[in-house]
Amino acid sequence: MASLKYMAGFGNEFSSEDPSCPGSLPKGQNNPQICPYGLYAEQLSGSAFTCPRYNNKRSWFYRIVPSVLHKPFNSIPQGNLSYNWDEINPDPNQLRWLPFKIHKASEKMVDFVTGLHTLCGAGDVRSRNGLAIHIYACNTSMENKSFYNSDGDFLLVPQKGNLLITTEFGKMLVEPNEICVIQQGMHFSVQVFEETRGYILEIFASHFELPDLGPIGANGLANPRDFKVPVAWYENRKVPTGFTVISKFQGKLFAAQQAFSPFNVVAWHGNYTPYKYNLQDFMVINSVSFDHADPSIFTVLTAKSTRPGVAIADFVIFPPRWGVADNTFRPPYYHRNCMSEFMGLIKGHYEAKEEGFLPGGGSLHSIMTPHGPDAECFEKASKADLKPERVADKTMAFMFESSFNMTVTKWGLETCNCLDKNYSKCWQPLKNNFNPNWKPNAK
Ligand SMILES: O=C(O)Cc1cc(O)ccc1O
Ligand SMILES: [Fe+2]
Repeated sequence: MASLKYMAGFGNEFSSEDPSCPGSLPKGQNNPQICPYGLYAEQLSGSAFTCPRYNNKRSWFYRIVPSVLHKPFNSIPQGNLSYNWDEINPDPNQLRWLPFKIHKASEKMVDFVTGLHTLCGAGDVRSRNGLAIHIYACNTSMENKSFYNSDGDFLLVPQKGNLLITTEFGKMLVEPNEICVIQQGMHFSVQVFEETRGYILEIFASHFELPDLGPIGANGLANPRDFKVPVAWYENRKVPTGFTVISKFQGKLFAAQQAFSPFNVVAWHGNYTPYKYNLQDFMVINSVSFDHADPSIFTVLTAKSTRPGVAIADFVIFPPRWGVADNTFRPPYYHRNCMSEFMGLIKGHYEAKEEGFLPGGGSLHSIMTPHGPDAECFEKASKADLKPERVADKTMAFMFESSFNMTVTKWGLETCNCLDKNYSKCWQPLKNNFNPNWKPNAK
């Protein structure tokens, strides 16, 4: 793949012209009476017109024909995509999934859209508050087909296989260990090269932001300059057989036909864009004295709710780092949380569960459901020689942490057929080590 160009920065005011059409971006105004090259101007709003400046988001497209030039939308089947949280009873148990299955192309051709499976979620796409977690598993590229989400933003976490994503803003190649965000309303089409799988965090209310750094200072965690935004790229391609534009609207899929490619934006400017980020660029901060810090120190992106400090969802990673804390049980502590924790594994092993939690699988520890290291991890870490050591080398686990109380879909509990029925057994060997005769200075 010839290397693609990107612009750097998080939420900047970007401008980009396809190099074949210099001057295609109108100078000094958004709506000239006639746009350069005979293009149409079109605004994509990502926030209410009246939002305060710090979170007002919009971009301007200069495109060959406007998006409105399509035939009417009709309802289409939506496979395992669901926003019905009452399909099945809620389940407070600790849940773990073996790697989610991907069809072989020889069995069944599945593209990114037909390969969307909703695992869990909460809230409502109509009142626009909440989230959904989906698994994508596909083996075929979207041909003459694009998708946009009217309901919210997608954060994509590829686990297997590269995604070449064509968007109205240009192209992005997103590889496992990178993530990308495609925000509400942005048309995109996904090309894949093998059996491909990953995780999606969808939020309905707000957009993702970088977390505040507080006393950390001006630098660290995910630095704004490491976010990459595509450069303008267009095709003036007629599709007489019909190009299918799919909209996810109120949780349902609709398709409209048009006679041309929607990737017809010659130039654009604005601060409402898709973007990608390489998780290797994360600057890790952690305890260098004692005790296990809360995982919020590993937050890459946050989608804030209106309650101060409470996220609709945080995207948190557990990246390779040094463990140096003295006199400390270094793995995660046992805990019960007022937030829901969905975890996935991109590669390697997760420190609290060396066995059983596999790349491409997942786990859900719901609100107030107790969890923590498995018995094997407890035994090992309680006796470990506390030398400085690499933690999570060649590993990347992540967590979608949410203040919403999510329910699992029928697909997640039954149809996917990869729920690990033995998960809770990993804690059963935990022993009662209580010694009532213990003395403070005894060895
Ligand atoms: O449950 C988990 O494995 C995630 C997690 C990790 C950690 O280091 C502290 C708290 C927490 O929920
Ligand atoms: Fe946890």
